[in-house]
Amino acid sequence: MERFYSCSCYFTDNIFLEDYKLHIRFISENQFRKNYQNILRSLGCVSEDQFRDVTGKIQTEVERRRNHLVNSAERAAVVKETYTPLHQHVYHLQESFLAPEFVEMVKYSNSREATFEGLLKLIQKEAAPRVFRFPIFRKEFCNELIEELEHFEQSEAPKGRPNTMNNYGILLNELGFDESFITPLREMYLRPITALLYSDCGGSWLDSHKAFTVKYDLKEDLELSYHYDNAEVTLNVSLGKEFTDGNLFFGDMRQVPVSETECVEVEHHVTEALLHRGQHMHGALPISSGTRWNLIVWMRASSHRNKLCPMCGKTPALVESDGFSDGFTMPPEDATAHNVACLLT
Ligand SMILES: O=C(O)CCC(=O)C(=O)O
Ligand SMILES: [Fe+2]
Repeated sequence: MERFYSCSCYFTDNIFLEDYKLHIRFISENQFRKNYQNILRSLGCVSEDQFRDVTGKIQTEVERRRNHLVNSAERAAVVKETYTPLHQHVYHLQESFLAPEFVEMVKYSNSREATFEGLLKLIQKEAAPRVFRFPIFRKEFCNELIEELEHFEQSEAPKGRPNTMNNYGILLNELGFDESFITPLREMYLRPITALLYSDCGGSWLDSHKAFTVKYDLKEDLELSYHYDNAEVTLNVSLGKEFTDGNLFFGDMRQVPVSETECVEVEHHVTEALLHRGQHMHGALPISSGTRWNLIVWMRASSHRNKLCPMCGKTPALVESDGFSDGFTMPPEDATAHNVACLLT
């Protein structure tokens, strides 16, 4: 497998402060005070104790990120050794899991005469500008996948959470879904489609991903704050179960100031996929009953992101990591040892 890297901004940028629904950058306490003290005050963080609480939480998150590589590998090893799946077959992608409409779209996209307009005719809905909705899985498969995820949730096995914003999701590579499910789904089925829909943002060259589930329940997380993804193209599948409300909302690309943004609400139906650009800002409204499980695949194109890190907006400063990391690769002419910082030190 190609070697993938992360950008060093992973340790400093896009740290989410849940209590204030704010993404921040932390380089040093001085910089942090200078950039955020006023904003935090206006959000209710007024006392020195509250401020200490915030910096404490930031330290914990930075520590979690520093240890993620080692901890994630350890968790994956324990899962492999100790966890017995309920539905072994859902780990291996089969065409019978897929909605016939989706298979048709893929077939068309792979044909010689495929065009963007032609594919649009097959897609049920452009739900918001360049946000596409279409059936992807059959209902029976969605049910079995949720049963498998719940079985895993209830097991003793260690669980890695996807990011600071989701407290109840599952990192699917640790559970063993990458090789024979998510990678073939991306390469054989999604890439032909994204090549037509998103050729301007890396859609033809998706070569890695980060896949996870998110879960919302009245006793757990209810909603997801407005954000952009660490992805060129994101796949979001509604798996179930039963729930009310919890629509997604989409604003503008992240370069557009929030004050100039108007959001549109997008419904998401069980068994259907939404495809959108990772930099297209979005969030999820609170559910008001039930449980909502979604499969999220952040798909990355190294050739695209190598030029500009989508999280910090700068030339990526590569740090060594493991697996797909954050999907950057090193141009051959730069491949000298001293160009890469080691994530473990
Ligand atoms: O809850 C959802 O459907 C959205 C999840 C999402 O945007 C994300 O995890 O990046
Ligand atoms: Fe997202």
